[in-house]
Amino acid sequence: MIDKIYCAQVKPEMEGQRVKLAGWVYRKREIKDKVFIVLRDSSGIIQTVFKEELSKEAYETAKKTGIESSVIIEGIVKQDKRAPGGVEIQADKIEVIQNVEFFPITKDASPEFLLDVRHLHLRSPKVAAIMKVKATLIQAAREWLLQDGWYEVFPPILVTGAVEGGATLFKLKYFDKTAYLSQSAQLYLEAAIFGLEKVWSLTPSFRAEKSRTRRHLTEFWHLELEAAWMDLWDIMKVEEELVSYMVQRTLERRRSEIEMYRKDLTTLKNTEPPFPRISYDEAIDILQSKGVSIEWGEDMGADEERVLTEEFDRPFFVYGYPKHIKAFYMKEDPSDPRKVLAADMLAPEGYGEIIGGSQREDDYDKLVQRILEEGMDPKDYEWYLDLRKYGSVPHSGFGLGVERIVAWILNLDHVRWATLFPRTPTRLYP
Ligand SMILES: NC(=O)C[C@H]([NH3+])C(=O)NS(=O)(=O)OC[C@H]1O[C@@H](n2cnc3c(N)ncnc32)[C@H](O)[C@@H]1O
Ligand SMILES: [Mg+2]
Repeated sequence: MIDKIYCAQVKPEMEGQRVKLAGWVYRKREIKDKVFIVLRDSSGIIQTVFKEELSKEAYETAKKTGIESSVIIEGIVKQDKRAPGGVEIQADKIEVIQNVEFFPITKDASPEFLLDVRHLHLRSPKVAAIMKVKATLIQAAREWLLQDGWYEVFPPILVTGAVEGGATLFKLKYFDKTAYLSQSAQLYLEAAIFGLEKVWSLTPSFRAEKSRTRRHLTEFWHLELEAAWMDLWDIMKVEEELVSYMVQRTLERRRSEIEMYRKDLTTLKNTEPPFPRISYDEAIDILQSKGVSIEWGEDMGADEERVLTEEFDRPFFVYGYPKHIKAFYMKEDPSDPRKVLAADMLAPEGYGEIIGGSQREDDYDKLVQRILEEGMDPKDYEWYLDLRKYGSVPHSGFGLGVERIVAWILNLDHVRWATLFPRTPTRLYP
């Protein structure tokens, strides 16, 4: 590893010191007898200036260096209020690792083109900022889960059945059998709680969703928790404490990256528990009062949720959905058999659902009945039903869509920007 420092480590108080930096040419301009190169590395950018009186050779080389060339630059730190960060490098040495004559991404590149060359766009500081925020969110989640006594487990991705409906399964040939890509680790987490009680996993989940909305991917990162002995109200408290910790630590640790995307941080700061809770019935009343044509029993899609989020300046829960619009594994509400003990967490500012969760049906016969009602074959779920035969317990869990919470935090116009290489019905490459 070359003996260099990062752009962000160069401070005005280092005036007069000699430094070596390595990175890529982010911007370049020639003014009179100077060449200004803005160097980019993983920490940010810094201005370097080349003049003949400092080094004719370096000046001539700098003049010929193209955007996104990989370079190593040496020089003396100088305070300059006009430069980014109030500091620049008076450069007297440049080693060009690879010169780039023409870099295909230009200022007027369309979103679709940027996705076509995603492998080249990842290097832009704004895209790198998204990935830093995503990484920090997950780091914060790990911190909270560790201190709250949750065990990380590593469930399979090759599975034999649906969790969230057969229509969105990706099927693949598995030797002489049929397998599917996991839609959710939930059922396997439910098996894990009989030994570990509180478990979590972070896995890719796959949905052959044909819907082309700004919040659906065909492959997304899924943070899922499952806990024995918890009911719906218990798990909702876990959700709000976890999300609160994730958002607030990320706000502390990645403020500058977040501010690249939004100036108003109000909704991110409004994440002290408890989050507001409204019933599905109340949600329907609100939507109807706002002129949305929706009847009790209908599901709320992205459009309806967008309208509902206008009523809130923070994340909030909707609980008590009708049974027929929710998954087979959800426990019927003992006080109203039309409903299930399910709750979604919705993000404000139009983002809608970021978490889906519920209390699970822990009665064997009722679960068989729900499987049959959904037109599925109990034989395909024999192992899952065993969990209701050998020491069944009340238990609950949820899944958080990582790209969805990133999209809200950074006010992104589509979840595809929140993942390294987005997968949608029309995008499988690069
Ligand atoms: N362990 C559990 O209880 C999770 C449960 N089996 C489950 O998968 N619920 S979910 O379908 O609402 O998906 C959970 C979350 O996963 C996200 N999600 C769900 N589907 C997608 C797609 N297609 N793209 C991006 N994000 C998605 C979204 O935030 C949902 O709220
Ligand atoms: Mg859901």
